[in-house]
Amino acid sequence: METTIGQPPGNAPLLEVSDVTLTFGGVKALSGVGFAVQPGSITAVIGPNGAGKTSLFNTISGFYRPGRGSIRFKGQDITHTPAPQRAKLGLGRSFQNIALFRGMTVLDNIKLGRHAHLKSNVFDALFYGGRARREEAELRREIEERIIDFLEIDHIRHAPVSALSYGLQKRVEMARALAMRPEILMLDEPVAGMNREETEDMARFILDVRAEWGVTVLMVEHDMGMVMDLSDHVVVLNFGQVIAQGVPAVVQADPEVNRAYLGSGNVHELRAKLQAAARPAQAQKQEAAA
Ligand SMILES: Nc1ncnc2c1ncn2[C@@H]1O[C@H](COP(=O)(O)OP(=O)(O)OP(=O)(O)O)[C@@H](O)[C@H]1O
Repeated sequence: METTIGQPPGNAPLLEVSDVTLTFGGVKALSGVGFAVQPGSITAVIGPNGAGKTSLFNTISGFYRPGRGSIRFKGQDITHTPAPQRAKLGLGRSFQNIALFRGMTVLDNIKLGRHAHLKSNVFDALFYGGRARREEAELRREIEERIIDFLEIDHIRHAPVSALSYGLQKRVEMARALAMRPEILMLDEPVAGMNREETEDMARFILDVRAEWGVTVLMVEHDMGMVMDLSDHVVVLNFGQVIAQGVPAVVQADPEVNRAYLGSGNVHELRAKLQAAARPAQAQKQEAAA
């Protein structure tokens, strides 16, 4: 059947991962992984260290080719589509370990994200005439007026990335991913290594990206409080398999999820955070008032 690129019809998922298997030598990093990301949702992938989260992200964005299974985006099978082409279709991503050009300014790093969509050809760019110049001007305006304002990084636009705090670098990475005009923004551990304030800022930006830009979010994240607060749908991986998925309340109540974290040694932290997240708002208000 022929498929066309465009919005998914009706309530069709924006992204569909079906039965994906990925092997490195003898190691099965992913095994029969399947889940769907609904348009306009925030979906989180969680799991203990080595569960397969990064492998899954790399497979979705096209850096790894699955041995079995398929990935569909906006109804189109993209399993064999090269990574740059996927970015053009609307899959934008950030990386677990920041992948910015550290010697370049914030503005130049962000502009790199936008180049994937420029229509001018190489000769236009070389002679910098007509359409290339107009696109450059449009690009500059869009970056400066929307993304930089939105992410509150106006004061550092000309600063070299190497001079910025970790939290600000993460924000610049998000800006660069947004400059690709993604329909789905894939964030790999967006708050890893951040302090409380930076984490809260990033959580707000993620919610605003969805609300103000209409961008669907798929994230890998270890901060369980943030995952449970923000997500509409949570997918739990362990040893390369989906062991649970659903709304946060369903995942929190799943004994298999607790067992998976017990094996990783993170269970005390997880339990405390799950309990805090599950506590009725009323009880928290009473505590605050006391
Ligand atoms: N390039 C690779 N070559 C060989 N094995 C790999 C490679 N990448 C990942 N693996 C293996 O695949 C499995 C899943 O790793 P992956 O990095 O995807 O897990 P993760 O959930 O992202 O872990 P973490 O939370 O520590 O980042 C692990 O057993 C890992 O050792």
